[in-house]
Amino acid sequence: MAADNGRVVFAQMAGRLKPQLLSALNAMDLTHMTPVQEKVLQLPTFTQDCLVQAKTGTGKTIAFLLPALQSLLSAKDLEREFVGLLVLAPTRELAQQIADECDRLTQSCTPPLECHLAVGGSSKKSSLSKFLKGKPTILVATPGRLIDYLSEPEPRQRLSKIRCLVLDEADRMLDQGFMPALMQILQQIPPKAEGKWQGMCFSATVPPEVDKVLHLVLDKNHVRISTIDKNEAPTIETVPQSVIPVSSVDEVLPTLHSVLSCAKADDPVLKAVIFCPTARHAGLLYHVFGSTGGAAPPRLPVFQMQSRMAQAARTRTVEEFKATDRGLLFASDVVGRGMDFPDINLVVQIGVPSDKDQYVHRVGRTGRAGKGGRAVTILTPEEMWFVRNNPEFPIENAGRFTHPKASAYPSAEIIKNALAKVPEQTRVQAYISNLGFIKSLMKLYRVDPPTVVKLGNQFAKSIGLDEPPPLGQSLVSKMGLKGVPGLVIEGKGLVVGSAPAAPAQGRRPPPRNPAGAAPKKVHHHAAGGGERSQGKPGLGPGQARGFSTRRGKPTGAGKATAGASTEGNGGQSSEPRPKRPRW
Ligand SMILES: Nc1ncnc2c1ncn2[C@@H]1O[C@H](COP(=O)(O)OP(=O)(O)OP(=O)(O)O)[C@@H](O)[C@H]1O
Repeated sequence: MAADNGRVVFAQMAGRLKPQLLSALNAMDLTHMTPVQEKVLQLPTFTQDCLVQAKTGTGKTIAFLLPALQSLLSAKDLEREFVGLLVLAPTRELAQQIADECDRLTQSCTPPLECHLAVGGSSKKSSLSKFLKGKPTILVATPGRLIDYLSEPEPRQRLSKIRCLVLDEADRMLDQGFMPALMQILQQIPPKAEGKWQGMCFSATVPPEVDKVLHLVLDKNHVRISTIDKNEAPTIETVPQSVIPVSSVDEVLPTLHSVLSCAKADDPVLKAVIFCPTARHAGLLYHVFGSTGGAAPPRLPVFQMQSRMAQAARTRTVEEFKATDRGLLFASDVVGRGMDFPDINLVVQIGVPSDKDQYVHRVGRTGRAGKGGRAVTILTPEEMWFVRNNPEFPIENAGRFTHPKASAYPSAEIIKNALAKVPEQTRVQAYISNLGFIKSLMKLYRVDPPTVVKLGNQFAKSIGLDEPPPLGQSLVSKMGLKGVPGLVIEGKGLVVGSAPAAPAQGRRPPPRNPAGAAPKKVHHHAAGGGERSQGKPGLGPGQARGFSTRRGKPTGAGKATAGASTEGNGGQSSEPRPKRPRW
């Protein structure tokens, strides 16, 4: 295949790709293939089952769409009112992004190839009615909403002639969290065994466990393609990675403040994503740095993106953060995979990711399409195991970080003042979610439940909660922390035991208990709302009902981020939950 500067040009595919696809690529200003696109397009047949691994931001979306679209366009017996290409993605935003890319690639097709979207959070009635009235040759879906579709005979019928099934973020779609949903879907579409459809799996990470379940979607003769050398780091090479170790959790937010202030001073067009361990934690930092606490460097818009937000706010935030040339996005893992926000130059991770693959995907939000960027992780001593356990990542220890002009940027004071302005309930929710997060990774932290509670209490103190907030007994049981010393139980008080409870300043030390004695509860006088802290789910602005355009794009304008309180809005997703609880 002829190459230009070592990279093959799409124009060389004339004859193998339809002129409509080539002209769309041209209109998109895409002239040269990325390595993964080159390898996939070199396959002898485009209908081959394949497992494809390539680094983040290297154009995998086009790598699966081009052969799939080519197959549809060249099929003589294509019935456009039946779904021929089904793409499954783990999040609504990623599904929308894939559908948008698909629309761009089919822009020159006449008659047009319709690409429909089936995702939770938008009105099922309206998208399903469009699906049934239209010619949905392509469907991009999240599993939960697709299962909804498949539960009705008419849409199920429209999915009975699938020619190609693509799993984007395949390792995620095939993990324990999504597996029950995927199995349900596979039972409702024609069986793979009959060889009726092609399977394609794409991801930047392919952990060995995936092998055990690949047979569900790929035949045994599938091709494996990887553009990543076995000895190479799985992260993108244009992104230097570093860790900033802090001496205690109290230093995390001041350090983050210093990092962001310095980065902004170096690069006024700073566009950063700050990943937090949980949705509530992201919500808290949005308040601290956004309009409530105002700790962000000047002239830097602040956004949040987390699973507890209403779908309309999520959609608007994605659109705005894609469009902006600068800003801070405080995010949970809802945008950890696949999302293509242009020109992000900094990724910061607060604490450890849920696993090493998630680290790769988070880092991969920068350095996309050959661009530069950098990734920084801020870890407490208790979290440094992540770096030790994963030597394959080229993470440089940057040492403690303080602002070179510390007197002009008193980060600790700025954060303290900002935290004081954040509603207590937001901080309490962040404490609860943090506790649940540490508990879920207890084995990796190598700590026992009392230490989990101790770390949680230290976190509470670091966000300005002088005493550990009281928790409802049922929540504590759900977390598997019943009777653990150091917790405060609503209506009952502090659980005391032989194990260490966090020394909280300004609080009476718990009465001593003889070593080895069973924990007992003492009445805790501070009033508080363990139940209250869990928050009542409420409808955010424009949630679900505000959708009326194609694919659930919101009709309402307005800034999604400024001041919009989107906390406590969980439970509106029809997507399956990962196994790990969503704290
Ligand atoms: N041939 C190409 N030339 C230049 N840019 C491209 C090319 N193909 C894709 N891109 C652009 O590269 C960016 C990343 O592409 P894409 O989102 O498909 O990456 P990905 O490999 O799927 O990443 P992730 O693993 O994070 O999901 C997009 O903005 C896309 O438009």
